[in-house]
Amino acid sequence: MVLRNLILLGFVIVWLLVMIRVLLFKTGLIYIVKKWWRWIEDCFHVNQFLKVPEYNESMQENQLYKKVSLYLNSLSTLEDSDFTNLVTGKKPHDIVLCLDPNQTVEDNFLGAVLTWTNGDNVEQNGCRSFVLKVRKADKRRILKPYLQHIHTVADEIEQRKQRDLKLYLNIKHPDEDEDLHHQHLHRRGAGHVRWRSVPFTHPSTFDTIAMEDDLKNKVKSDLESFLKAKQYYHRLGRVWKRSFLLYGPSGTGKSSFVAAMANFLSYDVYDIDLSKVLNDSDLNFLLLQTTSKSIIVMEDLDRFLIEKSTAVSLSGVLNFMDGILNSCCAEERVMVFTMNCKDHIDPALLRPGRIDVHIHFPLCDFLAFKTLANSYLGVKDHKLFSQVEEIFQSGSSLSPAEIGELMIANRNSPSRAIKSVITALQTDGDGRGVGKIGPRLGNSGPRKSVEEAGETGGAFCNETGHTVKEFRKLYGFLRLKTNKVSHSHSFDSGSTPKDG
Ligand SMILES: Nc1ncnc2c1ncn2[C@@H]1O[C@H](COP(=O)(O)OP(=O)(O)OP(=O)(O)O)[C@@H](O)[C@H]1O
Ligand SMILES: [Mg+2]
Repeated sequence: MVLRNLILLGFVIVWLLVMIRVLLFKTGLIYIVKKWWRWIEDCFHVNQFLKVPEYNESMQENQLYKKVSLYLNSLSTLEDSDFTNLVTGKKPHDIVLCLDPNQTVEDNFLGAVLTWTNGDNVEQNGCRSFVLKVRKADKRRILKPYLQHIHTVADEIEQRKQRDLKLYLNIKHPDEDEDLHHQHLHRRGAGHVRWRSVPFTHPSTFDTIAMEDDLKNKVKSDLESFLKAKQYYHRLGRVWKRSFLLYGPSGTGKSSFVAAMANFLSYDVYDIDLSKVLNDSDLNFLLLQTTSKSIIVMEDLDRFLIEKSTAVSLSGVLNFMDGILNSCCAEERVMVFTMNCKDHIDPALLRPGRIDVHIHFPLCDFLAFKTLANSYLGVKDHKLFSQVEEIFQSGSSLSPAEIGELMIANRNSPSRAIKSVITALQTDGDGRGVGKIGPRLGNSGPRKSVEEAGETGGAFCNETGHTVKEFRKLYGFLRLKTNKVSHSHSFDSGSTPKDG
């Protein structure tokens, strides 16, 4: 009898346990129980907290933060956390999970439970951070291998995915008042983040830019050899960076070329708007906040310096280009300066080291026109081409932007498009071509006249030939010279370093 009762009781207990289990899992109450259990466990353990801030004390990006972010967003436990952001991935149908501020995610490593919290950036002066909670009892055993594990996994993810490029724009300092600004700069811990980023999706590539093939290939191989030259630069005691000057009339493709360079190198772009820089030290501060593998662009530098429409002085720009601060910043960087004309610019600014490569962007010639006709209209040859060539030979020219616009407007009829280009060349383009100087088309902006095509490829050498010679002797330069004088792109390479 007692035995029967015991068996019955056993059945009832098992049935109850099964029911409780079903109830817990069906309703999700199991998560609450787990949470309580963890809380009780925590009460009997001493934890240590480790913070990974986005920026270090000098407001430079903390690479570990990036890696932790990549690692955490790849964790499968993210799916089980209470609150997660869903965002579209690279492909339109991809949906990716990513941590929200104040959200916590758990990770298991070598039998230890580790908890990560995504710190709230509002509470921390705009600086984001991750906080790792680890039991003191586990710390000695697992912390080192765990951090190593994060490095490895993040590197793998980075290699796997093609880098999502970013365009960074400098924003005005929140305190317009300079004194206040200085105080802030000195209180570095509470530093302000001065760059805002947006995804960089500019479609421009070297293939879409109408430019002499020879020149294009030289720029490409220059950039490729730069990428491989880390040891070479270090052996010379030089910072691993390369500077380009893109100069030429408006609408000749300078900005598009910067975008093409970024896409070619897979580098982020930092676009410095000089009108939003408070002073020289503010410019340095911006430079400090840039990361490696990036292109730093200063557009229309000639206009800012001539008009003095920026609070940054010439010496501020010179220091920015090759100052000591560059060596403290991230490496593997390309600096690009664009100008309409370099005639009135202090030669000190253009000397090798500050500017390594000068590239001239001329108005359209017949060859460039044919490239544009091919890409905009899909036309390789046309009966009107001979007429177009004649007009170009007579000295008329327009910018690729102007010709491109006419072609886009008439893209349904190549003949009409080419005729409209001919008409525009005969009227607007008169006298703007080879060897002549004339006013810019349109009257926007203060730039009165621009250097025109027809100038030989050695403009850079004429001005600073002596310095270049010395410079070449020192570092064994290989001069990349444009052979065809008729196309006046001037590509004068300061150096083409070979990696040792
Ligand atoms: N060489 C070129 N090849 C193909 N497209 C070009 C070229 N130059 C200009 N374009 C087209 O013209 C437009 C304007 O070009 P972009 O902004 O690059 O000129 P820019 O030289 O930077 O002018 P600005 O000096 O006024 O800033 C772009 O849409 C670009 O596609
Ligand atoms: Mg531009």
